[in-house]
Amino acid sequence: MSEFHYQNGEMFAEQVSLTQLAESVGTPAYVYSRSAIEAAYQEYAEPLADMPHKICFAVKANSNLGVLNVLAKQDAGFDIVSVGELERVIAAGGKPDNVVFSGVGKQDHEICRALEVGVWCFNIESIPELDRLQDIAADMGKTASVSLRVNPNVDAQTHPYISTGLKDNKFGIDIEKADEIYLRASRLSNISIQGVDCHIGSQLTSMDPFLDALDLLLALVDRLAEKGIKLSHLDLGGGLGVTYKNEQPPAKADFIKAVRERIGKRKLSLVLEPGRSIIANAGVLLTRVELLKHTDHKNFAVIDGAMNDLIRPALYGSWHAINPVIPRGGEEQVYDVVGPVCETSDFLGKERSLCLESGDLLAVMSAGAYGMVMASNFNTRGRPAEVMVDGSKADLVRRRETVADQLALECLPGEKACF
Ligand SMILES: Cc1ncc(COP(=O)(O)O)c(C=O)c1O
Ligand SMILES: N[C@@H](CCCC[NH3+])C(=O)O
Repeated sequence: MSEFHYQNGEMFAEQVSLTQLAESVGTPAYVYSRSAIEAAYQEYAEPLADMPHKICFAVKANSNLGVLNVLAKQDAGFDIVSVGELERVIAAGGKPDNVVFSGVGKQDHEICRALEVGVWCFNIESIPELDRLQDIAADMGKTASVSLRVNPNVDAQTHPYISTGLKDNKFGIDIEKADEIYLRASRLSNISIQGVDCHIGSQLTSMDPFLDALDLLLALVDRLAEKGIKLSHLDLGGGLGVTYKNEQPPAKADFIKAVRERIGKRKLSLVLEPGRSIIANAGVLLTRVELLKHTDHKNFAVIDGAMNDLIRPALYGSWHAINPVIPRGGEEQVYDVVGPVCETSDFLGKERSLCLESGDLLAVMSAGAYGMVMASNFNTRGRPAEVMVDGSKADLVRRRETVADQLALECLPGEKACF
């Protein structure tokens, strides 16, 4: 049974009534299920239990401290792309020595902080970045563990905005240049080469691109070994897709089985950086219908959630199921479910058959990944509250943002000179 299920005609998150929750914390609110997060994490951890591995949750998918804390307690590692994400991991009880630092543009102060706290590995994406890391590590008297993120030029067959493993994309080091850059890195005094990394994109629903990339990485590992550069881990990134509508991504166990077969007898530990496949289906966006607007052409359900709360439909045309918390069972009408923001792209769903009245609660499903992290204050809307449900308990893990929170950062001209 899904953690978000109907019980006596009402949607619950685990054993918590979403109606009661909405009354208590208001809407819109993100609601996460602890047991769904733990189960998704374990689907990775269990098939890897008998081999050296690290499952580094991609913090960019959901960086709420409550979510990170649940994963830290599962002994998860973390994949970060900024010092902000690093501080979140630490604040949530995660260990820096379980952290991989990814990203094409790590700044000096971010590298310093990461070296200071002792992150496990830097995933390096270019020669200037490698040289920058060498210089900073030398200044600090540290040695930085490094893996090179290679760009294998493999088509991930996903939305072009979230495809990262093609030559045209800004990510990684061209696989054809990788051998010489490894040799260069091996001569740097404060760099310790540990692994190889790639991440070809997000929301992949087929195994083939992963395996094509893996074959290229393994060939590189073998070539480097012949040149005396022995790698100890292979990081295949994240990217495994989830079901939003009718997609059928590979099961995590099948994915891991196929990867392990390819790795074979090589002495490599396996690192994965899953984001979406851990948290997407562990969260919903709970929102209330403000009013129903019927025109000659369309019916609109205007809700209190909007593109600033969940931008995926506006940005990628993504589809999220939208389910009533208490289904009415009457005649359905076709609605565009839209927010109050002044943009035509402000919709969370188009042409949905629903039986609605104003005041009804709706759950926008599969909203745990790339939801709150991409929320903005567009139209000076406060970002939603976030709640972590655990059995019959519900904890507020982020309070709703107020207008005062937003105004607090700003001044009138003349109040604060820059120099
Ligand atoms: C370097 C890196 N690792 C991991 C991820 C997580 O990807 P996903 O959420 O698709 O698992 C991303 C995002 O696409 C990424 O850029
Ligand atoms: N933001 C994207 C995923 C980006 C992955 C980042 N590397 C989404 O909502 O699907």
